[in-house]
This record gives sequence, C-alpha cells and structure tokens, in this order.
Amino acid sequence: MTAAFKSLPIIDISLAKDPQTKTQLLADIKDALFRVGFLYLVNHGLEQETEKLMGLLPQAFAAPDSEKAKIDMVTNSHFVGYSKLGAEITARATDIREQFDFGSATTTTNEDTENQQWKRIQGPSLFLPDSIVPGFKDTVTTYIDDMGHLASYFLELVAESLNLPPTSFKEFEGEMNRLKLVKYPPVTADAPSKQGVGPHKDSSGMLTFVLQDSVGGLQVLNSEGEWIDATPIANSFVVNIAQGFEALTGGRCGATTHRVISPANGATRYSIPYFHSVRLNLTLQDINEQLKFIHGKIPEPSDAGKRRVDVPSEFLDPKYSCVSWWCCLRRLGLCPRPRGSSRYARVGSVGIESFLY
Ligand SMILES: O=C(O)CCC(=O)C(=O)O
Ligand SMILES: [Fe+2]
Repeated sequence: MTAAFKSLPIIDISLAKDPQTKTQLLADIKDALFRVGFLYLVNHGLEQETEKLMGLLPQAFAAPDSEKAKIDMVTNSHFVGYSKLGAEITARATDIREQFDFGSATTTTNEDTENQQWKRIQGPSLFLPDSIVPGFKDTVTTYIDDMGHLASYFLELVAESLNLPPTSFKEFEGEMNRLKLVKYPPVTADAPSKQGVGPHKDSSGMLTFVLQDSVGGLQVLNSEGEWIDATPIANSFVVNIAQGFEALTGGRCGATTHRVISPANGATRYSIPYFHSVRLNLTLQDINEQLKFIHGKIPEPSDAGKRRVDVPSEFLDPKYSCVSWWCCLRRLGLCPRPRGSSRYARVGSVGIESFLY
C-alpha cells in the first residue's frame, strides 16, 4: 500500500511548455491526483491578478452592514451574494467564516422550463458598488474569467496525465464557475470555536483552486486520519479534486476531505476559492458513457487507505439521475450525509422554495 502523504506535492505548470520537462510534469500530476487529491500549483502566470483581488478583501469585508444586506444571499435563489458569519453549516457544526459568492456570467436565464427548474441554480452575480470598493465588480469578473482559462488548461494536462486526449473533459465543463471571497476571524475567548470550515469534500465542481494568504489553517486528511497542513506557499494555488471530477473518473480519482482551522493569535485569514464547474445537465447516463471510454485508461487507485476514509461518491448514485438535482439537494443539505461531510448554507425560504418547486 502507498504510504500516506505527509505534505502536498508542488506542481510547476510552466514545465508543460517544454517537451523536455512535460513528461515528468504529467507523471507528477498523475501521482498528485491519485495519491493525494491535492497539490500546490506554481508559476501559473496569474500572480498580478491574484494579488489585486486579494488586496480588495479587507475593504470588501469592512463594507457597512447595510451594503452587505443589499446583496445578501438569502434574497436570491442561485447562491450568489453575501453570507454573514454563522450562515453556513458543515459536518453539523457552524462555520466561523464570512463570505461573498459569485459566479461567471451565464447565458442561462432565470426563466425555468417546466422540466428544468434546476436552471435557477444559475444566474447573475451581485456586487458591492464601486463607491464602497473601487473596481470590485471588474476585478472579480476578470478574475473568474482568468481562473476559467487556467482551470481549462490544467484540465487538459490532467487528461494527458491520464493518457487521455487533452480535450477529454471539455464537454463536461459547466457554464457557471463559482468564486468565494472568504474571511476567517480569529478565535477569541468569546468565540472559541476553531471551525473555520468543517471537514468536507468539495461538491459539485471538477477542481477547486484556492488562493490563500500567509496565515494558514487549511488542512487535508490523509489515509491515516492525520490532518496535514496546506502551509501557505507564496504565489501558489492549492488545487484539489471535487466530487464532480471524481464522478467523471468513475470514482477512481477521488476528492479528498479537508477543513480550515480558525486563525489564532488575533490573525485574520483571507482566502479565495474558485470552483471550476461541471455542466448541470450532465446525466448519470452521460457519465456512464464517458466511463466506457476512459475505463481502462485510468488505473484503479493503489491507495486503499485513502478509499477507506473517503465518503462515497453520491454523484454516481442512480437516485440523482442528473447532476443538477444532486447539486440542488446537496446545496440544501438534503442529500444523505454518510459521514457528515456535507456543507450547506442556511438559505432563506424564498431561495429554497423558488428552485425546488
Ligand atoms: O478557505 C480555504 O482555504 C478553503 C475553503 C474550502 O475548503 C471551501 O470553501 O470549500
Ligand atoms: Fe473545500
């Protein structure tokens, strides 16, 4: 059995440009995907963009409550906008984090057809005005687009690393990628909970790219049940597999459980997770057809230990014949939670009812 990982591998994506170094890079990506499910991505070319957006976070979170309330997530049904401290539950406990959620601009309108009510899960984002945070909307929007290109390119390398044609995952990419701006306040005597975000696997996307500041707190579960620090590395993204990708590979490339511990010593952690999406009209049948093609190309994972601590891939459950329904139910916390790893927002009844019925 493969030894449990004790640190996250570093992948230098710029090595893909040179055929001399690309072969080893692909082998390293494959090892990272199968053995860990997490990696640091460096030399990605978005160093300026990341610095610019990260620089806006203190100002955005310092916005007056009245401005945050205007874009509160409970006022809409497609999970964008502001969520105040305590608005989210993971693994049955409250996460101590504050966040803004956004999605890429989609062409899907919010008008449902009779059989596609789930389309309401997609829709336009809400922004703080420039008078409060100058350049907010532009910076966020540009960042989501840039991340989309980086993620698509990385997915090509991932496909190649699995001996598949580079564009193998293209047709499964979604229309609305998602972005969070997150603030984790420090643990205090009055608020002693250390749960920044509880143990979970990322749900509906293919891959997550987390930009973190230098404070730390993100931890990844290894096959021995140890929490391994994703110690911040300047100018890197922490990339991990989400359950959408796990499903596309028939569960062979598993998502890995992780959490965030609240900062100590009065520090505040800021992070910016980007979730590269799976298309919502993906059906189990589509996945099974894809599996016929990729089966045999993707080896069975050798790390049985990692499998043991994993939760099953609900995506592959015949109950959820279409990813969108799984997504809706999952976001509402209505999916079975085999080992308590689900995460959901306490969204107001308007939001819930408007897309469930
Ligand atoms: O804030 C972080 O570092 C990671 C957050 C996370 O895991 C998530 O939002 O899914
Ligand atoms: Fe996560």
